Amino acid sequence: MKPITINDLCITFGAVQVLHNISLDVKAGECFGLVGESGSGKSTILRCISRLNDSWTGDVRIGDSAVRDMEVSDRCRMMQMVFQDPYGSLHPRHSIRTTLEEGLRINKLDDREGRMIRAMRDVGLPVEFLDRYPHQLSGGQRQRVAIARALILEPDVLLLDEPTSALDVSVQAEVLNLLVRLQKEKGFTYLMVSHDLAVVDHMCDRFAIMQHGRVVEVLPREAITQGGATQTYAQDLIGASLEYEHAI
Ligand SMILES: Nc1ncnc2c1ncn2[C@@H]1O[C@H](COP(=O)(O)OP(=O)(O)OP(=O)(O)O)[C@@H](O)[C@H]1O
Repeated sequence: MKPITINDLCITFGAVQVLHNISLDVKAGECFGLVGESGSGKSTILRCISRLNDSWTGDVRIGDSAVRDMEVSDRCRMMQMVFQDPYGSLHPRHSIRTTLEEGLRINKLDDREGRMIRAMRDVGLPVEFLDRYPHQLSGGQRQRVAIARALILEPDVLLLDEPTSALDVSVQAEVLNLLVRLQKEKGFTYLMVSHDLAVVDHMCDRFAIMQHGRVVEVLPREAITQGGATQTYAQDLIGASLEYEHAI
């Protein structure tokens, strides 16, 4: 288990500054949520940490190691990302076996077959599915494969970018429960982007509310149902989400 420490993270695309001096501490083994309106910079934070975006300034550490100084292979072993879209994140012409084996081969891990079988079991998929292709799986099953691909490298940190929002509501709950169980069993640190405060309430210990590339407030999960936000924008966002839940 390792903490994530973000200090003064800034990024500018063209003339537009998208992240403004983001500082966050995610504790080892914690599930920390990022919420806020569309375009507020949530996914960009994950993309900076994983270095999919690389033109940022500031300091990001996993444990004591600065992500900028890590070799690619060390970084991949330490953190993995699960994307929103299980359709787009798997190669359509690679079998599940090829998809899972790739990371093991690149990272020179032994006992590949054993690791793949354990990963499939961990995410609740039949081992025979190793020989299927993405189009032969449902959306929820594909997202389970994406999670298996992330956890097979035994990372400390999982970056989750709206991991269930592309899924049917019934499947969403299954995948969220899977993530909760895996975190308990394996002690991952999660940093998770979500639009949905009900998901944050189910999963997260704490969460940050973002607006226009800034952190407005960091709150404990209880603030969603019991109040406690001090910033007007945070109060409004939580209030609007509760009203919406009561209305449906
Ligand atoms: N590579 C890029 N080049 C230019 N602009 C970008 C790039 N990546 C993100 N942006 C812009 O940065 C802003 C923040 O985007 P980001 O995807 O982080 O928002 P978000 O809070 O995750 O939104 P959503 O909830 O809609 O996914 C947006 O205005 C987006 O258009």
